[in-house]
Amino acid sequence: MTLVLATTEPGEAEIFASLQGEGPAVGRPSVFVRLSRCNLACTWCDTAYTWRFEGDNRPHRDAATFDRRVNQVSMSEEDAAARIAALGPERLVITGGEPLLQGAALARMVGQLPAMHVEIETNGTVAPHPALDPLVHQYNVSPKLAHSGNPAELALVPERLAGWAAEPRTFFKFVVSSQSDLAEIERLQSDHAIPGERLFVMPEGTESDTLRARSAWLAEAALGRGWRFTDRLHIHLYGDTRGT
Ligand SMILES: C[S@@+](CC[C@H](N)C(=O)[O-])C[C@H]1O[C@@H](n2cnc3c(N)ncnc32)[C@H](O)[C@@H]1O
Ligand SMILES: Nc1nc2[nH]cc(C(=O)O)c2c(=O)[nH]1
Ligand code: SF4
Ligand SMILES: [Mg+2]
Repeated sequence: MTLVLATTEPGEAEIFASLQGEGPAVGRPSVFVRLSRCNLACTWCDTAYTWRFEGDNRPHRDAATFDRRVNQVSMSEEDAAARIAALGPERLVITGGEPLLQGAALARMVGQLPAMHVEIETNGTVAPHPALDPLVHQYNVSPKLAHSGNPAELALVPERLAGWAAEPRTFFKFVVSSQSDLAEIERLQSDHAIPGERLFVMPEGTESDTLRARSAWLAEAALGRGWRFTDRLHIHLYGDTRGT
């Protein structure tokens, strides 16, 4: 069996060491593994190359220039585990694309690792595979609001959101572009009784200047509502670069 991974360049699987740039574990040295494919198509997705491959025709802003051929690579779970273990940090962040689409293969990969803290970055639409779930320490769930351009019936499934809200390993991380997104988060928080302690807001942006401009009012909004705020440290450190 194999995992389908994203690539940093043709044929090179996106497995790398970096500081966790977002959420409750920000600043912690971690190994990242980025999987290919997604079931959503956010207009502002910073890793759209994970779902831009031959055979996938979802619309995207870079449709005219994007090379679809070079963005995925298959690897055995065993080889992926060996690459992860060799990098050093004892924390693993599994992201994508949407990693929970490959839950069974991920369970086999994590099962071959030495003991590590395992975080999953997910859009929250897919239930964790029963073999993977016991191996996970933290879920960073990022439900997609209306400004993401996804149909709400795909992006915000009430039963799934209720499941995540009831799961103590979950931290919600809402991407925010404008002040009008805040009412949607308030509604979701109240519908699912999400404690502020487990609710992060994060500015949308792939450039430091954009993040700073949005952080100015978003940090205030978080303070006023008892929410947590996270910047995107990796963008400030490395820009919008694959494998960082
Ligand atoms: C690329 S996604 C992969 C995991 C999963 N598909 C998801 O959306 O959570 C990783 C994180 O980056 C966030 N993200 C993607 N593009 C972004 C952007 N332009 N600005 C801010 N956050 C972004 C997502 O919301 C998610 O929290
Ligand atoms: N350094 C760093 N931190 C991250 N936290 C979440 C990321 C992601 O793309 O899921 C990410 C990423 O791509 N890089
Ligand atoms: S759900 Fe995540 S990977 Fe998928 S398009 Fe949205 S931000 Fe990108
Ligand atoms: Mg990222």
